[in-house]
Amino acid sequence: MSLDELADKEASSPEEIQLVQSDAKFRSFSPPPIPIPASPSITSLVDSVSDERLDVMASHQSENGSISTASSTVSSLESEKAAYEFLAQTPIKSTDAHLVEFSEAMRTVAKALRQVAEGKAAAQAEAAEWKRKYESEMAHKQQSKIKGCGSCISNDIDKLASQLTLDTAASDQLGCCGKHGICSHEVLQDEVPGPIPRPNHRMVGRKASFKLSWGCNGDKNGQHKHDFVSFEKGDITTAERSNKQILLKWESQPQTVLFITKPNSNSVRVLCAEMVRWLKEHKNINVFVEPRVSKELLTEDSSYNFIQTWDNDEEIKLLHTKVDLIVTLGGDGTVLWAASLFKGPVPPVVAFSLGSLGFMTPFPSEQYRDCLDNVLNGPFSITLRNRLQCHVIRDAAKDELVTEEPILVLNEVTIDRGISSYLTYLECYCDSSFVTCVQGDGLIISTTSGSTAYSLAAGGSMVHPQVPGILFTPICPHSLSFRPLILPEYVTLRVQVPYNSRGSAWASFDGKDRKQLSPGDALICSISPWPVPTACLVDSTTDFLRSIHEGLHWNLRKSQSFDGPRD
Ligand SMILES: NC(=O)c1ccc[n+]([C@@H]2O[C@H](COP(=O)([O-])OP(=O)(O)OC[C@H]3O[C@@H](n4cnc5c(N)ncnc54)[C@H](O)[C@@H]3O)[C@@H](O)[C@H]2O)c1
Ligand SMILES: Nc1ncnc2c1ncn2[C@@H]1O[C@H](COP(=O)(O)OP(=O)(O)OP(=O)(O)O)[C@@H](O)[C@H]1O
Repeated sequence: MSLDELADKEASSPEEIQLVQSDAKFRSFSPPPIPIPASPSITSLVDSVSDERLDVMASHQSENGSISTASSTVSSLESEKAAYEFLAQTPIKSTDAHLVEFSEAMRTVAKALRQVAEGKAAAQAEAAEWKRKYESEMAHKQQSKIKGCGSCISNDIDKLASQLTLDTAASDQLGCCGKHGICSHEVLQDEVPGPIPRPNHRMVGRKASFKLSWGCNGDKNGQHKHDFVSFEKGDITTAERSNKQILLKWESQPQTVLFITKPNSNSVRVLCAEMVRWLKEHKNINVFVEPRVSKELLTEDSSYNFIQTWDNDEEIKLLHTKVDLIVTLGGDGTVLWAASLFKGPVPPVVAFSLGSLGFMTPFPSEQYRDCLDNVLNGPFSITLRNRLQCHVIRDAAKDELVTEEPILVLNEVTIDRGISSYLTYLECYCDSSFVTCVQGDGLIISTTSGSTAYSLAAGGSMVHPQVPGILFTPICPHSLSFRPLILPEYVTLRVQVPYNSRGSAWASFDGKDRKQLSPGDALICSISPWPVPTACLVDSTTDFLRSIHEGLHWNLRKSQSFDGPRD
């Protein structure tokens, strides 16, 4: 039994009662109002009192030992009474004060040790759970591959591309082998987050299906490699590194578009009204807008009564089952906002640039008709932008089954010192391995899409959004040797505020929703299975390079003239 438990425990046996009482008496030295007994000698009283205390201390130090070990050493009630009577008149007080202090210190140490042990056990359990989820997902994928799909039946490569336009009903039964791309009907069958296990099938039927394929530039024959590692005569080889640009090709006409727009901007409001009308009148597209925009449009002109919106969070959860495409009008912040509405699958995003920088907004708003025409007709390139799912695990609630809802971020989660003027002190683990302690202003755990945002400002590398990794970037570390890391995408990171931290830390998610992390709290991050597919203007790489050139003026330098010394 630990010291703490011992102190808190309600005494149940006479020995325990005596032990707890005598311990309590050591804490407060007010002698009980009892008559002086026909006294033993002073020396024997001192011996008796000291022995008793040492025995009690010894029994306290036995963390796991049973409380009964103390019973044999506790002296009789009479001698205790005598001892207290004696204590009231002797200078032993200072020794007692030390013993009390020592006992308190032991209590604190025992508590800290127990909390560390519990924290470690919780972390291991967490890591094991993530590993289990990952393995079961892999096993599921493997099974789907073995099953095969309707697309594998024929070997006629010429017909392959057209066969990839799946007969939805047939392939629903067979599942997809994954060899010929990812078929959208699989995505459409995925579960809606929340209590309802499956989406309403009638609702799903309204969605346009599409397929994703790994094709060479312009090559539409559908021949592509999906596996990265294979065996050749017993040796390990990696698949040919052809262009892995992902193409999205509609298999039925998209019918519903959701608009997400930057608030308080006149130019955005005007453009939104124009685009919504054009989509309805020229493309016969159903349009969803945010409740705020719906009010604005209807106030402006009642003929916008065809637009749809939502009333509550439950309806937002079902949006992905109704929407084929998201159009954003604003800057990168609007793309982040749009992504944050979807806690599960996200429909493809077409981001029009109406901000200042626009790393994730490649489409020029002046040419919206051509751009939307191209996207609605397809095929078009997309960038699959990974998101991080973050769980806050509260120390106080770690034994409870219900934890806080996970938060998905497209850029990064930042753990910083908030308003505190102390250094943050963060313990970081990667799966079950200790990474480091961050002492500084904080830490950024970023996706590759977020590598050009806050992480870049803190000295992290710029990483192509299609690179599978997680960035680990310190903010102003007070150390000469801390360099940013890039970790593989499959790891789970845990950032813990230790019990001996001087203050709390603060987590923010894509620059929003600050949450306090008190000592003992932890944040767990891993790559979410729900990326954000963003439409490319050209392709992933061209768009990325254009944004770092135009947005950041990356490596801009006047060229040296030819006119000068040469080898
Ligand atoms: N010191 C910094 O650089 C710093 C500080 C705080 C937040 N941020 C970033 O701001 C983001 C929130 O953006 P917001 O628009 O809501 O806030 P905001 O309006 O304050 O804009 C922040 C700036 O970051 C840019 N940005 C956002 N995402 C980007 C990305 N993936 N690549 C390149 N630039 C990007 C935006 O274009 C904007 O110019 C956070 O996720 C964080 O990355 C950066
Ligand atoms: N639909 C929305 N609802 C509420 N807030 C939004 C919405 N869209 C964007 N925002 C918020 O508005 C802010 C500004 O948006 P955004 O970054 O798109 O525009 P900007 O600041 O003009 O562009 P840039 O960041 O390129 O300079 C962001 O903080 C974002 O979170």
